[in-house]
Amino acid sequence: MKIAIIGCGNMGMAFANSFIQYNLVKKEDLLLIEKNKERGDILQEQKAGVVVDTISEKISSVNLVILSVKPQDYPSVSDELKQYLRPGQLVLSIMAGIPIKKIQESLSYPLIIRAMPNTPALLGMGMTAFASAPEVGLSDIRLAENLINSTGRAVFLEEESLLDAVTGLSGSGPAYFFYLIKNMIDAGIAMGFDPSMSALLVKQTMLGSYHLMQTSDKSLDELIQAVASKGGTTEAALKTFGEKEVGQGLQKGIFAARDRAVELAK
Ligand SMILES: NC(=O)C1=CN([C@@H]2O[C@H](COP(=O)(O)OP(=O)(O)OC[C@H]3O[C@@H](n4cnc5c(N)ncnc54)[C@H](OP(=O)(O)O)[C@@H]3O)[C@@H](O)[C@H]2O)C=CC1
Ligand SMILES: O=C(O)[C@@H]1CCC=N1
Repeated sequence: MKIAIIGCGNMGMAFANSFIQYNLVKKEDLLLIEKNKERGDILQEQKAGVVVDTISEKISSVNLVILSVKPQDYPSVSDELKQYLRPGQLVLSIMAGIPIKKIQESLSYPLIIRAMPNTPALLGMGMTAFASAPEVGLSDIRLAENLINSTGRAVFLEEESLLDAVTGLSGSGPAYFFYLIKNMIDAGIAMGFDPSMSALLVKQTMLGSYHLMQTSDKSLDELIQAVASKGGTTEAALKTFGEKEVGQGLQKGIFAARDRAVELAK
C-alpha cells in the first residue's frame, strides 16, 4: 500500500501518524507533499515519510491520494494533481465543503471518497463520517473505512449532503468543547481561583461527567435534573443560560459552521 498526502498540516498528519502506528503503510511508502517550508523541514527532521514540496509524477505510483489542504488552496492542487492521476487510484478528500462532484470535475477523475474527521484523530479517538462517489467499488470503500478506523470511529453516509452537517457538528465540535471549558475556567478565575486550580476543577468535572453520561441509563435531561436540586444553585445557572439563550446560541453556531461548509464549496 502506497499513500500520498497533499497538505500535511494538523489533519493530514493526524491521518499519516495513525496509518504508521497501525502499520497500514510503511514510512518509505508514505509520500508527504507539503508546500510550507517550515512544516516540510519539521517533517523531514521527524523522518515522518518521504517529504516533498510539490506534486509530481511520484504521485502516479501510489494507491491512495489524500487531499488535506484547506478548501481555499484546492484549485491550485487540482490543476497540478489531475495530470498525474492514473486509473485505479483512490482519492480521499477530507476538505470541508467541497462536494464529490466538484472534485470529480476538477480532477476529471471518478474514484473519490469524501470524509470529515476531527482532531481527536490525533489520539486515535476521532469521529469521521464519509461518503463515496457511486463509481467507487465496495473494496475501495472498505479500504478507506479500514484506514479511517485507525484514526477512531468511522461511519458511512449514503447521503453525501449530510457531510456539511457533520462538519458543523463533529468536525468543528472539538473547538466547541474547548470553548465551553475555557469559559468555565475563566469563570473560576473570575471567582478567585488561580488558573491551574480552576482548570483542575473544570477538566475533572468534564471528564467525570462524560463517563457518567456514557455509563448511565438516564437521559441527558434526567442527568441535568439529578444535578439541579429544586431551588438550588444549578437551577440558578440553568435559568440564566435560558435567559441568555445559551443553548440556542450554541445551536445557531453549529448551523453557521454547516452553512460555511456549504459556502466553501462555491
Ligand atoms: N483542523 C481540523 O480540525 C479539521 C480540518 N479538516 C479539513 O482538513 C483540511 C486541512 O486542515 P488543517 O490540517 O487544519 O490545515 P493546515 O493548514 O494545518 O494544513 C494544510 C497544509 O497544507 C499546506 N498546503 C497548502 N497548499 C498546498 C499545496 N499545494 N501542496 C501541498 N501542501 C499545501 C498548507 O501550507 P500553508 O500553511 O503554507 O498554506 C498547510 O501546511 C482542510 O480542508 C479542513 O477543512 C477536516 C476536519 C477537521
Ligand atoms: O474549521 C474548519 O474549516 C475545519 C473543518 C472542520 C474543522 N476544521
